[in-house]
Amino acid sequence: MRGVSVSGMWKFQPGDNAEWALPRFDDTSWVDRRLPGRWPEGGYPETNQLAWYRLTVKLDVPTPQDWPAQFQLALKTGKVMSAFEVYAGGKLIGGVGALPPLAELNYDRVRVLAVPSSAVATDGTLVLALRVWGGDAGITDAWGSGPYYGDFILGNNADLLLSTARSELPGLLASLLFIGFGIYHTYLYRRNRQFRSYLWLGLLAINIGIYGITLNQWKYAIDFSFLVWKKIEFAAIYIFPAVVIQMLWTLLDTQIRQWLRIYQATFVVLSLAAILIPGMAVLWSTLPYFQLWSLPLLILGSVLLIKRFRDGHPEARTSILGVMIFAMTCVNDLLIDLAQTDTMRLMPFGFVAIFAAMAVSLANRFTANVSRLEDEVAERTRALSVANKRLQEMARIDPLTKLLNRRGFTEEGLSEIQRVFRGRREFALMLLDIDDFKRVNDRFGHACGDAILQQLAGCLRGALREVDVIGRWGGEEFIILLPQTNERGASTVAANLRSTIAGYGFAHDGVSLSITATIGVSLHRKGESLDACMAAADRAMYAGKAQGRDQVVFSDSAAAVESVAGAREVTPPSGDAS
Ligand SMILES: Nc1nc2c(ncn2[C@@H]2O[C@H](COP(=O)(O)OP(=O)(O)OP(=O)(O)O)[C@@H](O)[C@H]2O)c(=O)[nH]1
Repeated sequence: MRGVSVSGMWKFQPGDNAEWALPRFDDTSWVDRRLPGRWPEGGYPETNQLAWYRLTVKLDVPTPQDWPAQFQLALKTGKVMSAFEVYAGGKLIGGVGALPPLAELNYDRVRVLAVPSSAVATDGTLVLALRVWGGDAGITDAWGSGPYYGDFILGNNADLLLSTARSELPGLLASLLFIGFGIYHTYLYRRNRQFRSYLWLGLLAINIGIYGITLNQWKYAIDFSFLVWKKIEFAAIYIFPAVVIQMLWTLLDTQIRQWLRIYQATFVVLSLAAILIPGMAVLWSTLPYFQLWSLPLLILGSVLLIKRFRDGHPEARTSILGVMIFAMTCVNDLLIDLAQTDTMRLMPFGFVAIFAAMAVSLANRFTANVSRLEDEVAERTRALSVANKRLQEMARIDPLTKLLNRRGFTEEGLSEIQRVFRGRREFALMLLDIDDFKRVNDRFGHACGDAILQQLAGCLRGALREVDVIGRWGGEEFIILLPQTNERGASTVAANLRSTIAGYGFAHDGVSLSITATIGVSLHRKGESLDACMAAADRAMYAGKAQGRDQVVFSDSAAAVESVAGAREVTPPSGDAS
């Protein structure tokens, strides 16, 4: 048995009389009243008054004896604004809230109440009656009281309970999903503080989730009083615009001006007031004003969105759709409360629309951010590898002369030795040291010394072949590797170098100078290491210094094979103002 609907024409009578619950009472003179319904003229209990609704039903299955095994008849009520009692066959079978003298407001609750078999007459007739309290002026003025929403169904108790629980399940799951999604996004923000929009989207989702739970019948599984649930519901609605402002303005990269901050703060205050001010009066007395007060946000949000959309802001397009849907649901719900139209409340769908739009916008932003980051990383990697190469170069080059430094030369020298070893070729090594360079520095200054070193580097480069490797070994000492050069060749090159340097016109700051250099030459022997070859050249160079400078000395003989006649005293270097 799926249950039969008992929505439809009931009989209505203001006032209160215990007799009205009884099946035998004649209600033909009562007013017809469609249940459930909202705000019909004269169809609901007055402020602080009681009123009754009655319905006589003829059941399909005539007597309890004919009911199937384990069949327990029950009535599922829709939502009734204000507290009420339900009678079946003249017996009280339950209700919601407390009626006077303990009058207590209680609505938005669906109940499944068991109907005892004794309530059904032998001919299958069942008389149902609702005794409803009108509540105080706040509720009757703002909302009206009485049955207003949902189904009124008679059927199997277990089936009705199950179908009620089941029909409320999607809403519950959606709400929990929103809360979970929201918590996850606030957690994402905690992990990466750059993504501020995640925080606000997360809070927006939690906000919507909490609101969703307050609308769901499953909330009664938690034993909060009706008042507490109502306060949570209103606090969630009232804070919503404040969170939307934060989310939308952050998403559209727009600064929140001071006046907007104040406007935003009013919603926070309203939300706090809903929770902190005792009683319910603050809730229904502020709701219409809240709805009106939210309208500027719709206009402001729309203007901002259109502006950003025109600027080509990527997130504006997606957000615009959500806000438009939300705006339409707001207008719909406003009409329900102000003009008392009998349409469905759509705000929950509006919440979902705005949230979905923001989530899509954020996903777009995230994707754009990731690809931008990837481009940035690629660009930086490129720059880094260029810098790295330069750094490696710099570590091999002497900054003053731009020749290879000791490290660079050693590396080149080693690879040259390997080449020579493979090709069985010979090479020569020369160590060239400027004579009496200290005196150049002492007399003409360090800057002049530096200039001489630079010019000598140029001079060497000009005098040698492309394949010859030149390095600055340190201080005023230069090293030269001559590939594929035998003793004869080395002798010619060294003699040529010595005379070129001696005749070279060095100049600095208007002063021309001449200098000489002593060159030690070593011919690489098969199997010899670079170090050994250099040590031999070094010894030869020192021998040349000892023999009076300005000469070439070969390591083999350690004797001058070529020297300037008379080995003149080259010190001091001559310097003339030019
Ligand atoms: N201006 C300048 N001077 C340098 C640089 N490196 C080394 N020197 C100078 O070169 C001079 C080398 O002096 P010494 O080692 O006494 O050799 P020297 O005066 O050339 O004498 P001999 O080699 O014996 O002919 C020192 O005065 C160092 O300060 C440099 O990069 N720039």
